[in-house]
Amino acid sequence: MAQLNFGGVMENVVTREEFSLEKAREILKNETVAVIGYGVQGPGQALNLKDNGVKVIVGQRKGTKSWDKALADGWVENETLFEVETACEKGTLLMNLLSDAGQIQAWETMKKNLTTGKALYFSHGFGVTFHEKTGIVPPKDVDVFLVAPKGSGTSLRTLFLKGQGLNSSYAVFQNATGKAEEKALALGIAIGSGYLFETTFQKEVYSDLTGERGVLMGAIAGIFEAQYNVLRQRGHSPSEAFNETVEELTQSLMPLVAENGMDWMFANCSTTAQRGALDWKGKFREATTPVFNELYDDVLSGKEAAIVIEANSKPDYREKLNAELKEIQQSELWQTGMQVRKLRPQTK
Ligand SMILES: NC(=O)c1ccc[n+]([C@@H]2O[C@H](COP(=O)([O-])OP(=O)(O)OC[C@H]3O[C@@H](n4cnc5c(N)ncnc54)[C@H](O)[C@@H]3O)[C@@H](O)[C@H]2O)c1
Ligand SMILES: CC(C)(O)[C@@H](O)C(=O)O
Ligand SMILES: [Mg+2]
Ligand SMILES: [Mg+2]
Repeated sequence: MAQLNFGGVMENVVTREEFSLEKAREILKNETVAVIGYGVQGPGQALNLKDNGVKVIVGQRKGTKSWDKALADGWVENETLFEVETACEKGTLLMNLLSDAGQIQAWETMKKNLTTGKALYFSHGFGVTFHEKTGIVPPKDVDVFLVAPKGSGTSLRTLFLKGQGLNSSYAVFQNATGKAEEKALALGIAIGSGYLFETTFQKEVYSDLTGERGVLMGAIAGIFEAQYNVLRQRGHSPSEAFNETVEELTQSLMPLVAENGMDWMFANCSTTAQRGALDWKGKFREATTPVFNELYDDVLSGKEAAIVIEANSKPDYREKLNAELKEIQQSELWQTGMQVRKLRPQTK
């Protein structure tokens, strides 16, 4: 394991160079990896594993859209695609990629198939960390670990197909066989992770829930709406408000940040933009710090987990979610976005 320096702090990182795909295949050669759940992460991880030469079967409820997707992706009923319970029986290494709420309902089925020496894998610390709410307490005689890709399952697959990868964090919760860590790392490499960052189940879930509610999704969506609305109320056209809020960010400035960092993006903008952005950065930081602290407190206390579990257990959950997403899609902001996207020079 490499010790790398992150801005002065040393951390453990596993690299593809030291933990090769050949080594991963050797560790997994006698395993039947059962990917349980074929939603967003399931397809990405299962297909990457299969393409990397690992023996994989998929477990998914028959009669669902995800089952049909699995068939369309080439999994074969009763050969490599089974009902959840059958896949749990057949698998030696169970990858629990059901939705976090679905994991609660399917837990008894999974638990009874976790016989001595098998392994249980997650891509999130949610179920185990919030066990008082989820009831997910793994049997003591199985290995339990996680590999959490830091991105969508969709990107995990598309980047893999381009010969690139996403990075993931990994953690061992229970080491019953003495081989939990090597199995976690082997799976991490075989699902297509480039580098693997060491963490714990708790740290993974607390940071992940904060990130997606915060800067990655919730905060960015809220801040887009706030700026767009102000520009519109002050008499700007929809295209102007959208271009100055979203399009320039995703198409020009964030790719510069991704390439070389925030300072480099600043250095490639005008002195006028630099002066103003440097002055306003602090105001935005001060205004949002209390909100981020409130968010972290709600994650830590389990309040956010309780909200997710409660919302997902309602029978009309999917309908309500679709209605909320439709409202975003139909808003002037995102309708404008659809129009602006069509005008990108490269899509013409
Ligand atoms: N979505 C992502 O890109 C992403 C990224 C990193 C980590 N994760 C984690 O990976 C795991 C899987 O997430 P996802 O977004 O792929 O899940 P998802 O919401 O797409 O659901 C996966 C599957 O679970 C099945 N399911 C739901 N309830 C069920 C039940 N009661 N019984 C049987 N099947 C049921 C659904 O049919 C669906 O196909 C979660 O722990 C999530 O936090 C997801
Ligand atoms: C892709 C994300 C947001 O990183 C993941 O955490 C999720 O829950 O989907
Ligand atoms: Mg998440
Ligand atoms: Mg995440």
